[in-house]
Amino acid sequence: MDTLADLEARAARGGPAFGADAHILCDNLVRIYKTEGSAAVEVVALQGLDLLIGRGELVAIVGASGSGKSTLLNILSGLDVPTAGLARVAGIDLLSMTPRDRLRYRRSVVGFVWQETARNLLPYLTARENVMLPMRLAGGTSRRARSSRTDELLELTGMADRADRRPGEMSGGEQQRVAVAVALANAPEVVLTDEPTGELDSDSAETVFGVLRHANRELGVTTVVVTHDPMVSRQVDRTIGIRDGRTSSETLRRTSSDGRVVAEEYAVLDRAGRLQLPREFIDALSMEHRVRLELERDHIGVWPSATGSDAEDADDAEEETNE
Ligand SMILES: Nc1ncnc2c1ncn2[C@@H]1O[C@H](COP(=O)(O)OP(=O)(O)OP(=O)(O)O)[C@@H](O)[C@H]1O
Repeated sequence: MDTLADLEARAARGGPAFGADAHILCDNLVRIYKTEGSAAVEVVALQGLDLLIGRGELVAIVGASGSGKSTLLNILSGLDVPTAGLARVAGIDLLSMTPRDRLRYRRSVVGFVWQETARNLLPYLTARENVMLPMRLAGGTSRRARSSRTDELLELTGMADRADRRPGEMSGGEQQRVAVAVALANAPEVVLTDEPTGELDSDSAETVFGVLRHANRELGVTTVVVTHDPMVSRQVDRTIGIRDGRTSSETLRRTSSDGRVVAEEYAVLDRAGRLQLPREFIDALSMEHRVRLELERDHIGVWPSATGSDAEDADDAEEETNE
């Protein structure tokens, strides 16, 4: 029988842990909301979600309403705590943070841009004062350093000539560009954005997303964009689809040798071997309850479970094999 030392030695030989070098890692993440009241109901918003995002990546997260995107983003931004599982961002375990760690995390490790422009900026401060504020709250920088970083960020987001305007004197797109500068103020490792282009017309949306992409490339900041906007999801290298609280699909884009952008969609296979078949595939073949799998040399076939005469044929085949 194996001793504890044998088991430990075998575990040590098992190679790097899941997502060891990921910048954002979610492993079997679960979030259950319990509603108050006489008929208490539990809503499972995330049900074992796995996610790996590398340092410096720009990814879009898409999914139907209610699939769990905002729940995921609230957890990654340190606003909410998961019920179970593992969530780690820039090496920080989000389940074991003290209130003090959480404050530091939200000030300096992650930056956010929300959909509602009013949530990103203080209305009575100018663009320049809004960008300076997070640096003043975090402390540890001189007035001169804060001022020169503010200039750089307003330049990077194309808002240098609006520096002295208050939010009410700017368009929605301009406010979101300033919001990107605010999110970047304390040089975060990760920027999280929830529908940053949701309230904008298509030209402004393109400009704001262009600023996020530029910041991602120039500063190497890992960027996650939750979006319903096809313009955004078409322009990132990786789009992650969430369905029913789990990552279900990924679309990878690459530029082919002749300069065309090629998009390939994959189903996500989780660590337990589970995958979600696309709803339209299931409906097209009226699959339900169970499917038949067959391992081929280079792929796995999935068939609807046999019914009626098919089932009888299958029973005959089984009987023959048993004889
Ligand atoms: N505070 C809460 N209390 C109870 N249930 C909640 C709460 N927040 C979210 N939910 C439920 O959790 C599930 C996931 O919600 P979530 O807001 O994460 O979805 P979403 O994908 O962001 O949707 P949308 O695209 O509409 O913003 C939904 O069923 C929602 O009703």
